[in-house]
Amino acid sequence: MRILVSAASRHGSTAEIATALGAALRDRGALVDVVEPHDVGDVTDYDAVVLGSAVYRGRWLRPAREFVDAHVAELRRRPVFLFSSGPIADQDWPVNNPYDVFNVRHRTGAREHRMFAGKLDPEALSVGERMHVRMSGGRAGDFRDWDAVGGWAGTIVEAVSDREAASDSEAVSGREVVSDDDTVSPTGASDDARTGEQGH
Ligand SMILES: Cc1cc2nc3c(=O)[nH]c(=O)nc-3n(C[C@H](O)[C@H](O)[C@H](O)COP(=O)(O)O)c2cc1C
Repeated sequence: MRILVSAASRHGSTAEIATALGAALRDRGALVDVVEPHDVGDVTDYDAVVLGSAVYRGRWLRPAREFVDAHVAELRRRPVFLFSSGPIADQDWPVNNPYDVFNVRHRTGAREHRMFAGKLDPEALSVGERMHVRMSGGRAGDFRDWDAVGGWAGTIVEAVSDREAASDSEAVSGREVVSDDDTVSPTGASDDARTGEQGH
């Protein structure tokens, strides 16, 4: 099982979530590449794609949005999992619904979207960012929940394995129809199975 993990990050903390998720997926037996969105040439080698972004002022970062534009046709053909990183403790940002996510889910047919708490290091921010944070009541600190990130890896591997098992058994039943008796036409059941395939 080959999985691509790609995430847009401005100050590095979302990139570290992508790296940790990649490691947790590898621990569960997946072959994983963690690549920044702009450095991904092609997604066709992957059985599944995890795409994430830090949230700034209620939006995903541009490289994540451009990744979707560049690969949308291939993303629709495989399981896609989305995550956002941003919410910082009890601050008042538009945390739960970065408004690009609805659009991205719709375009890619993504299976789910997870929201992970982020990190705010005032030293790393520009003057403008610091002002924005102060006005929004953002709190400095590292709120990332590594157990939540690692736990999600299990869900992803399970979902992709289930899908592979389903397509394997569909292929086997198709082969049996042809090899056992050439005169037998495909059954309604296998047609239903093919029709039921959602393409991701
Ligand atoms: C200027 C600024 C705006 C932010 N806006 C939001 C926001 O709208 N919603 C949110 O949940 N988090 C917001 N955050 C928090 C960041 O998403 C969080 O710090 C995140 O971990 C940064 O990820 P990065 O280090 O990968 O860039 C904002 C942070 C800054 C500095």
